[in-house]
Amino acid sequence: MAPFDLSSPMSRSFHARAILGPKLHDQLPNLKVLIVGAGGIGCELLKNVVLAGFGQITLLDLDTIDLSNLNRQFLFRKKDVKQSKAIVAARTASAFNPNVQIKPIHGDVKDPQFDLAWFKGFDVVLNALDNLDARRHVNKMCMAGNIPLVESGTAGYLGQVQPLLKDRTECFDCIPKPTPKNFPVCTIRSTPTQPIHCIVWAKSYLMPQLFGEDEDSTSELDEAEKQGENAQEVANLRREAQAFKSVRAALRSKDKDTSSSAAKMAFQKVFYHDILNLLSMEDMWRFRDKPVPLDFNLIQSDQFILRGQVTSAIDISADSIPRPANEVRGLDGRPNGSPVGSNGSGPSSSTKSGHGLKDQRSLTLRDNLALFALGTERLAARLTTGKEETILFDKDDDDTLDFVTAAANLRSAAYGIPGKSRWEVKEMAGNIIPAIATTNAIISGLIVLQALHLLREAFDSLRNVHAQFKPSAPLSAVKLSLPNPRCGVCRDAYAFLQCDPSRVTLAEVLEDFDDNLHRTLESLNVTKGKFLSIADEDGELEVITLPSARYRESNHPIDGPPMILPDPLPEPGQRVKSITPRPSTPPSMLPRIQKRPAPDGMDEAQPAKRARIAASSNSSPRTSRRLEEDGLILIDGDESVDEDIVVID
Ligand SMILES: Nc1ncnc2c1ncn2[C@@H]1O[C@H](COP(=O)(O)OP(=O)(O)OP(=O)(O)O)[C@@H](O)[C@H]1O
Ligand SMILES: [Zn+2]
Repeated sequence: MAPFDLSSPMSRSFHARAILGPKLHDQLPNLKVLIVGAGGIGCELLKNVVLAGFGQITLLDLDTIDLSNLNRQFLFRKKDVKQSKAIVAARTASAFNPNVQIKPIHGDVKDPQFDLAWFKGFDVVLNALDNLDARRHVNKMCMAGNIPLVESGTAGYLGQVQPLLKDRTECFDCIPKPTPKNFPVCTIRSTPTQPIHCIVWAKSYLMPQLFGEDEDSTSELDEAEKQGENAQEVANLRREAQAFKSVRAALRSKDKDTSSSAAKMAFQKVFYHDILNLLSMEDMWRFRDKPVPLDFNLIQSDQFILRGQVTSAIDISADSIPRPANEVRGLDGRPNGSPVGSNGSGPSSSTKSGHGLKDQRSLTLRDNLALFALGTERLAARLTTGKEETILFDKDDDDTLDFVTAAANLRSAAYGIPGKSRWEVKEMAGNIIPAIATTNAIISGLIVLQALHLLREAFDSLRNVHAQFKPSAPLSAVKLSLPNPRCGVCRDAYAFLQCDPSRVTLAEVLEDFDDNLHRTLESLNVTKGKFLSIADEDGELEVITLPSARYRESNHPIDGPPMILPDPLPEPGQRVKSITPRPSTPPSMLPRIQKRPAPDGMDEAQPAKRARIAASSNSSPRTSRRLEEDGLILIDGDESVDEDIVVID
């Protein structure tokens, strides 16, 4: 029998056909599937989708291949490093099945070109993403377009697959998510007690202050003051922030003498003067151990004495740092992998790029000083050569990792907190949970299963599936729940609004609104790919959300009417007032698939009677948060448009 005879056991699709049944199997070559993300899950998933027989696959990823991806992203080889993930993955996987077409796109799924009309071109969307923002965006697009979506995520041994379909299941945004753990400003900025506090300080405060955009931290400190943090301390932090200006200038100076002393200047500011300054606030140290200002020259010449020990004897890995008697603080409960026993021979071996044991050695105080100077110089050189205007922490950027490691360890030393190896800092600062290829493979198989249920409309078979660290029950499958009636994403009615946003005014869209609403949609930021949400006066009806799109230029004359309203206009349903949703999924343990809180009803605590319109780019977390937390924002007269949400009274 010829191999292309589908009934032949020799045929490549014989088994798939037997499992899926001829009806579904015959559909697959014509189905259009979008895979978003070509990372750990995405590579496995693409392979599965190709082998299952899907014929038209679009693969989208914004990133390029990193060396550290190769251990699990098996469609990539070393020669592919720095190339587009989507393009390389598509090329590799095409060879698995000559009958499929894989279209790679190197781009951000949030780009406006991928608007609702584009999404509507797919029969099913499979997410293989690693961040909430992009997940929410795809969720909203799929809800707006009524496109079946399978969401997924893994974290170490844990994994989750969630099929989503408008009106049938919860959407990704139906269920509240636990608030992420964060630290009070003053703990990070003045009174750290754990290695993680120093790492967060180095990564999220010092690094942006020196190498990030020149922005003041006033609002952060205002907020801290509002939260009731010590006013004197906050005032001190304001002064400290002010003093960064000259260090920033030196780091960017083209003058050789200034730039060569910039690292030392930065050191002296943050590890000497700022600490002295803090010590002058005596009240602060009544019940705490005082930090010790660090002396650049003395550390460099091995003469610095820290809590009774000279520099060369100080190995600042966990527990080896001299600390006040009877003190048990400082350990963060994590196992410390740093082998003790560095000889203070400078940072040369530990600053080399790459991974492995070198990264795991502990560093002496002098090592850290040298690493700090080196990291700072390298980063400053990147700024002065004009290659980059700002540099932010990236765990895969060796210069930033060196800088953060050294800065965190120096601060730890000053505060009597154990230090961490470069490896540990990478793990902690990058919030890395080691990715496990097997989990990705299991989850990717489950994604395809759920996608097939969605495609053959076997809704009773749909399940939320969790891979869990439980040998007796490695997988748990939970039936799906109905949408949260108060969800601000999937309970909205959506209708397609074709228009020229530079010409259409809100008043034209909503005839019965006040006549001061003659702003164009464009000026309200409702452009292609954005959404216009309309809520009724009393909040009794569901919100109507209009995803806006430009005309197809070819078929619409420039002087034609500036918009074509959808016909028929959608009917908003009655808004349901019950509050508690019943989650179908247990609160997820996966940080990658956490959910945002369900939006608070717009029908509560609103000022009397008014109609509201929210124009929003559908995706930014800020948008969602603002919509949820603030309800809808009012704008009257000339009030400027706040980023991407506007609400009109
Ligand atoms: N907005 C987006 N548009 C397109 N692709 C995205 C977007 N956000 C994330 N991705 C892609 O999703 C993929 C997620 O894969 P994964 O979690 O394996 O991440 P990774 O960056 O490859 O690995 P790691 O984070 O573990 O180093 C990445 O390839 C990433 O580029
Ligand atoms: Zn929802």
